[in-house]
Amino acid sequence: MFNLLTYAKKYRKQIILGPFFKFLEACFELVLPLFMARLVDQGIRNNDRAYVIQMAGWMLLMSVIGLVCVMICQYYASIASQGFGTELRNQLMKKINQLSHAELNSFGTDTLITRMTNDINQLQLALAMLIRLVIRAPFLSIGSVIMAFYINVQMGLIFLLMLPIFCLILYFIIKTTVPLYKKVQEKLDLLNRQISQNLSGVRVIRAFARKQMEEKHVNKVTDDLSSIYIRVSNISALLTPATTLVMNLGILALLYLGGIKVEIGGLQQGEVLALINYMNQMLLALIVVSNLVIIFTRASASASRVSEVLAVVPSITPSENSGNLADGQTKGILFDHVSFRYQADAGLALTDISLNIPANSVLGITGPTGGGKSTLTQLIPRFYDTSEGNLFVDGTNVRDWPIEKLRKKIAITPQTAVLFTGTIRENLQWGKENATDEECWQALETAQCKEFVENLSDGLDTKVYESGKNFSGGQKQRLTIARALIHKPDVLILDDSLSALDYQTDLNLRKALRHDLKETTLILISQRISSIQQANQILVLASGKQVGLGTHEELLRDSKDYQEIVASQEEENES
Ligand SMILES: Nc1ncnc2c1ncn2[C@@H]1O[C@H](COP(=O)(O)OP(=O)(O)OP(=O)(O)O)[C@@H](O)[C@H]1O
Repeated sequence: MFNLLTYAKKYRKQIILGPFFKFLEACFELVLPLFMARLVDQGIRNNDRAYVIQMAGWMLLMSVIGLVCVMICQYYASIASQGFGTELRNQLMKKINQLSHAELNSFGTDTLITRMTNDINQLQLALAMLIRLVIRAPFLSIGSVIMAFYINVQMGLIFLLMLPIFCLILYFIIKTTVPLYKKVQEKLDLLNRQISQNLSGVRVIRAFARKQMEEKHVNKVTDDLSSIYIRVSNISALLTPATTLVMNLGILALLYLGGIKVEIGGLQQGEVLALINYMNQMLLALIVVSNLVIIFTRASASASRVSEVLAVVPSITPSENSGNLADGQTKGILFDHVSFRYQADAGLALTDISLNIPANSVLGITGPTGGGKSTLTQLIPRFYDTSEGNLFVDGTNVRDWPIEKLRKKIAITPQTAVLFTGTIRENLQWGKENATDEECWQALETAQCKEFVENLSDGLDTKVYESGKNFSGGQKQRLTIARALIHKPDVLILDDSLSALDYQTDLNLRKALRHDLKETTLILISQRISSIQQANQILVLASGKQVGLGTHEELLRDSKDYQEIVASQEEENES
């Protein structure tokens, strides 16, 4: 856990000074009962008004200084813990952005969200507590015992006797609750996953009439969570009565033995009062220590979850040769005996693909579902690295391209159209920062959605709700295409992005793309032969293997797989 403190380096001053001020306050708190004892024993007892006022004045002064110290410490604790949380979140986000798709898949979105939010909150709280209480609480509990000995050694022995009993109670509570708190965290993870899945799939759940079933699942997780919470609360609730009982017994002993000592003149009344105060202080400090143990245990689980992500060495990194780009004479994309598997122990998703895509040409990719079409295109922007063989963009191996530079050349519209919450303009500006309205309208025109946006009362300022839920599938697809082509990329990959369009719009869009993006290499993935038959070459992929490559006419003549696909679509059209 403490290795994460490197992210709090900037707040070194607050982390050192915060506990120092709290320590000062604890010192004042520790000596206050002594002043009170003197006030009673020497001031009130002797009816010495001036002495009473003097002692009360000192006590007031110490309380005020203590208060100022507490405020300074709280201020430092807030600055340091909030700053630490922000830094950690930024670093985590940076790391997540560096992870390859395979690494992101291995974690899963839900747990990454929980780590960014709940886990970092726990760590922020732990740091705040570290600054505020980690010195103060043990100092006060040990200090109270020492002060008790300072007042009277025999009475101090009562404290020494009480201390192990308190510790035993705290040990029992901590030992039973800490594992339960860990379970709470696991259940919270599960609940987050269940809820986010249900919210994102709410339409499917309704369509399949699975509402009650899913409610049952969520209820089961929340019931489990609440039953653990109730168990933890029940056990924790024992803490106060048990410790208060022991404390009261201790106070009884103090009063009894103190009374006897006062009688025989070995102790003064004010000192007995001070001892009772110290007993209270010791107990409260120990309760704080037990809470600290729970907070730090939870934070340590959170720290290992956050560290786990931070420790991943991204597999997609620039090669040693990075930036050593080819002379620029060779243009286009070349797959040279490329094979790929998603996990080391999984089968090949692509097998021995060799393919040359000349610059500014159009490549169509088709084939049965699961054939490897999307996988192939995801290798070009280096979302994944090839397992065997090499892939070149403009004559340079993709591993040697600076990643940002490579990805800037390529625009990709994924199978599922993703829009972000904001306005249409903001979504388009994802493709090109500071794109002018004119550029936005031009992109919309090429993507065949200018008219539809013009008809919206707010035009480019129309709000886009979460994931673009206020647009139809076809509208979303065209908006994502507009976003992809707004910066006129060198390579534009449309992964089944025309599937929701009617035939006429599909045709118009392809014509516009060719007309407006003459210097762009276009890769069109489609199950619909009519969408790709004009391409310069068509690749047919089945089970990750290249089973056909050529023009529409060549494939019709030579490729059995292609002929079957065409025949099946003709049959479909006729029926
Ligand atoms: N993230 C992933 N992790 C593991 N395996 C994957 C992943 N994505 C795809 N696959 C597997 O790789 C193979 C090729 O999938 P891919 O998505 O490339 O096919 P596709 O031809 O694009 O299919 P479709 O036409 O249905 O979109 C499939 O067997 C699929 O199960």
